[in-house]
Amino acid sequence: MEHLTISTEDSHYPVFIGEGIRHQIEQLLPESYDKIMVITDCTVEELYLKDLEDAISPNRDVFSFAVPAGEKSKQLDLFFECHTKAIENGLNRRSVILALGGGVVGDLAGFVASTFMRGIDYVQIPTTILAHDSSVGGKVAVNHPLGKNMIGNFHQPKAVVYDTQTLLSLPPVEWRSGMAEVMKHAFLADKDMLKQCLQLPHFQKVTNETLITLLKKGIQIKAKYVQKDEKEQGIRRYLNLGHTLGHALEAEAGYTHLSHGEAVAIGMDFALFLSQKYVSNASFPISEYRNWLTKQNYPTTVLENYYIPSLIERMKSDKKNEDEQIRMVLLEEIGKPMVFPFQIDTLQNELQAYRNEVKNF
Ligand SMILES: NC(=O)c1ccc[n+]([C@@H]2O[C@H](COP(=O)([O-])OP(=O)(O)OC[C@H]3O[C@@H](n4cnc5c(N)ncnc54)[C@H](O)[C@@H]3O)[C@@H](O)[C@H]2O)c1
Ligand SMILES: O=C(O)C(=O)C[C@@H](O)[C@H](O)[C@H](O)COP(=O)(O)O
Ligand SMILES: [Zn+2]
Repeated sequence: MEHLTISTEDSHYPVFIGEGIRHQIEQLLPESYDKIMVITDCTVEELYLKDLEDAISPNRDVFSFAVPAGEKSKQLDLFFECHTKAIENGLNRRSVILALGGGVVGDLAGFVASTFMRGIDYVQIPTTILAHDSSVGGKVAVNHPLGKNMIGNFHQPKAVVYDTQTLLSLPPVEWRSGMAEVMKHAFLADKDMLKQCLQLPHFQKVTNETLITLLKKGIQIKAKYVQKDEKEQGIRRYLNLGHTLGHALEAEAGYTHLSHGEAVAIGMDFALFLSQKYVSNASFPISEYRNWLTKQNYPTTVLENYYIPSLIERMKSDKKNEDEQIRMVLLEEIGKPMVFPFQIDTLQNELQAYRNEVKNF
């Protein structure tokens, strides 16, 4: 088992990474909590809840609540239902919430933990590739019909227990979603990692060993930003590469049809398109990235299904914005991101131009 540490101003917590470590959850819990609430989703419940329950000492008081699988569960009604279950089952300030699942469960359960009795402990037990990103850093939230992650908090977990064995049951669409955030971390920080990502065979043929190496690198890159800027006053914004358009696409899709990572992958391509036009001396392998998107079956032409003014309307409520301008994360070169402000009309024209360009992908 490997062990990284995340240190922010107010918290230090371990990220344990290893095969089969869900079976060691009892030893990995940071404190002896009196009651445990497991929040999971129905798919992960079937696959891994029993393993977790079996691994927890029979002396402990454990109960679970499973939400439907998918992005739609990041909503206030289910957030409220989690609170109801917590109160009914006597959860208290000496209790802990275990978030067993992907980023949806992690964001929802983390938000519940951050608000229940004004904040209790939680532990992330991520089960998706994407959740190498979401389980670290303490951003917790639910969506509003008008925008992604609009209702949320910063609340760091007490520990992250990443059992890489659980990734073996992920379907191809979840590989695409998760690998987009891996690619984002590579663009933000590491030329060699980017090269390695671009050269990967079809995801179905990637070995678990290669995957785990990339996930560890991704977590370390994310940790650097979080540790320096926990509350996103500055450089943490770079972790939003691809998300300004990505979140608008997800919301326009009604939080169905398009996964978070797929939307971010398209959003990153748009960010690279803009970087080529607006950042002097911009240099990065955009055509290789586009070949990679096509080879790995990302929905590269998805923009055709959307009305550009509606996407722009969504992008106007992005959290990074200031002064009536839409602030996009662009790239000068690998490892050199920046925030670049756009007038709304300019960005609308550029999104139209990008849509025309990708028709000829
Ligand atoms: N908080 C953050 O910093 C942060 C970072 C990135 C993304 N996110 C959020 O994360 C969410 C996306 O997370 P996600 O992609 O993990 O989605 P998810 O949690 O919906 O999981 C994707 C699907 O995979 C299933 N699943 C999960 N683990 C499985 C396993 N081991 N085997 C088989 N199926 C499994 C789930 O049931 C679900 O249907 C988005 O809401 C996004 O906004 C948050
Ligand atoms: O941790 C961060 O900071 C990120 O931006 C990571 C993103 O991958 C993630 O999707 C995050 O939830 C986006 O946050 P938001 O503040 O743009 O809603
Ligand atoms: Zn993301």
